Amino acid sequence: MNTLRIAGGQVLRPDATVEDADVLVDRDEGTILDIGADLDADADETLDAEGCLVTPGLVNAHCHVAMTLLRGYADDKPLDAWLREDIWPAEAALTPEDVRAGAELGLVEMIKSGTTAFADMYFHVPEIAAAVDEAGLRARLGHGVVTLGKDDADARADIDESLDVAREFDGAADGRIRTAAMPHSLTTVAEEYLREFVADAHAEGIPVHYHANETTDEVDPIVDERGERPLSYAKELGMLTGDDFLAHGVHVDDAEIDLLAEAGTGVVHCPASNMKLASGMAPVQKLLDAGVTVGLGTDGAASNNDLDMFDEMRDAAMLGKLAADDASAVAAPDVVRMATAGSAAAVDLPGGALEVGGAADLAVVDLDAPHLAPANDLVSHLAYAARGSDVRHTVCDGRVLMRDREVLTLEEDAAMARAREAIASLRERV
Ligand SMILES: N[C@@H](CCSC[C@H]1O[C@@H](n2cnc3c(=O)[nH]cnc32)[C@H](O)[C@@H]1O)C(=O)O
Ligand SMILES: [Zn+2]
Repeated sequence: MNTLRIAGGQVLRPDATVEDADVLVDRDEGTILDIGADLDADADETLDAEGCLVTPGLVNAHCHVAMTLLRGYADDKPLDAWLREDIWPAEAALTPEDVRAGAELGLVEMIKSGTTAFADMYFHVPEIAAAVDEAGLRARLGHGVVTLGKDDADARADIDESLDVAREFDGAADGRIRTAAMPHSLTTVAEEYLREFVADAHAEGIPVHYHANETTDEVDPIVDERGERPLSYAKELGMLTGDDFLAHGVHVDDAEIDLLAEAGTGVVHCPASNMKLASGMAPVQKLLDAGVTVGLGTDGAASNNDLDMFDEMRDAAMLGKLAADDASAVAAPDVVRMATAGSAAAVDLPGGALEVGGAADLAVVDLDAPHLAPANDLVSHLAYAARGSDVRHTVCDGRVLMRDREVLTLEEDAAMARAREAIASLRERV
């Protein structure tokens, strides 16, 4: 057996307690063999975790990873104008090579900040899948579909591509890649298409992921035209099952929260994007109280503007308190759970907890920094004080992706250089 030992650290357990322990990993199986004191000193490889906190790898449950290319490309606008005036015209000019460059840059950023799994909606998905395969992370990938403004043939081709991608890449990268069908949202895909698309996906056991209730501009037209709330419409369309998950859920009323809880549909909270686009404040504590599965995501780097899940935890805690008008709302253990087990459950990928027999997906956070001293409460530090740059080692599926802050699976400098070239050429074209 080929083993990896993460030695001498403190380990965050699923019940949010912290214990002094080593973690022993079966690298062939990609699973955790043991957690405890003084484990196998003869392991094939050892990662030093002295003075560090070993946490589950963070799970970024909603992203558009290739959008790192558009980081800082257009800011300070509301969602609709931002997409139509800036982002969609730029995306129309993106080549498969551009998407590959953006994805690799984003994956480097994720590995460096302790993220080991993510869910992603974009296009040119084969390029993203190839980058994920190389990078060593886990992902649930899909091709995003918009039918608005397209003729029937183009709309159907977009849907077919989404289903084809979901079929072809499920189980790729040694099983680390899973897929979903991804209608962009309830307003950008017309009902006639949505109904059939969702039914076709579910008939093949493919889950559905989409944006919903992100802004009032997206909710009001559905209420006006249909006389019902968006998530009641989604339920009618069959896209509110326990396998499906939606991004945002900012403007949801109590009845919609009940629908989500009953169905077991995951909600991915994206606080930074919601603040930056002034979309609104999701009622996260209410969702948690109702028993909804809540995950955490950065959304794309163009609306964040980074992929750092530590930032996201802090934002989720801060915004959750403001939304609830209650400082005890969305507490530190809640956001840590959202970024780990909650996200993993929402997108249905392994990981999110350090337990024997579970996936060996973890991040080792260096606590030896002024902003993390003294160590009064390490869960509090994770939620409020730690940064992505505090991550020292990252492991996914038993493989070391970053050791002592050096990314091993991708070339960091080359990824930055390719992204710079890609955006320079894109700016000339758009
Ligand atoms: N096939 C579609 C692309 C959809 S991919 C997913 C899309 O979601 C967009 N996006 C990024 N962030 C958000 C958000 O917060 N809300 C809605 N859409 C977003 C992103 O720019 C990308 O165009 C087409 O032909 O346009
Ligand atoms: Zn999004």
